[in-house]
Amino acid sequence: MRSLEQVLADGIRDIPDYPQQGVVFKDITPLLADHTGFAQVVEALAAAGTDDDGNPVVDKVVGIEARGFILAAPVALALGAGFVPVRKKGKLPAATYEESYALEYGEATIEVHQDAFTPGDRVLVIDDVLATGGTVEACLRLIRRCEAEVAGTAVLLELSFLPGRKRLEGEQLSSLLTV
Ligand SMILES: O=P(O)(O)OC[C@H]1O[C@H](OP(=O)(O)OP(=O)(O)O)[C@H](O)[C@@H]1O
Ligand SMILES: Nc1ncnc2[nH]cnc12
Repeated sequence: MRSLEQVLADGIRDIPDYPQQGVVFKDITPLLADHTGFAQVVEALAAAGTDDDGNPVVDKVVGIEARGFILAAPVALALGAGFVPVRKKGKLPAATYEESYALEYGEATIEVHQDAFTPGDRVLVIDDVLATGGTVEACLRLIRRCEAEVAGTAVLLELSFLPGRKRLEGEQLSSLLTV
């Protein structure tokens, strides 16, 4: 079996100047197409939702649209937890809470259904990339507005030249790879 480091090195590629000049886009599609690598990554992300003995300790796993969905849904199944989608504005059909934020390349608003959690639910947030941290920060605000408890956040890739980790100081944050 390849190491996780090797899987990540093989599966994440740089696309310069996408979606705009000066941004180096981290493309995870090669990783997703690698069946065994994808499985290793899901297992590694799911570890953020377990205790020291490997037992699951979360009730819900949140995935952030769109790339976060791809990773969070299998993590939820691996942990025996429910999956909750946090979506871009205008996509969820029932009553929502919404939060706006800035990204490396623009602005966005995300929403969650107001009844997505049972108060006190322990929630693990999963996303692909942590850049400025705006997306995850907004997502944590949504979860807390629902009176659920943030158990932690796990991302595939953290961009250390951007202030994501600093912005999430005090939060439980794990990343499989930091560049
Ligand atoms: O830390 P931040 O600066 O907030 O950036 C990270 C976010 O940016 C990307 O999402 P994007 O909105 O581009 O959407 P996508 O998943 O739909 O491609 C990525 O999937 C993260 O959610
Ligand atoms: N450089 C980047 N590559 C991929 N996803 C991102 N989300 C925010 N910044 C990103």
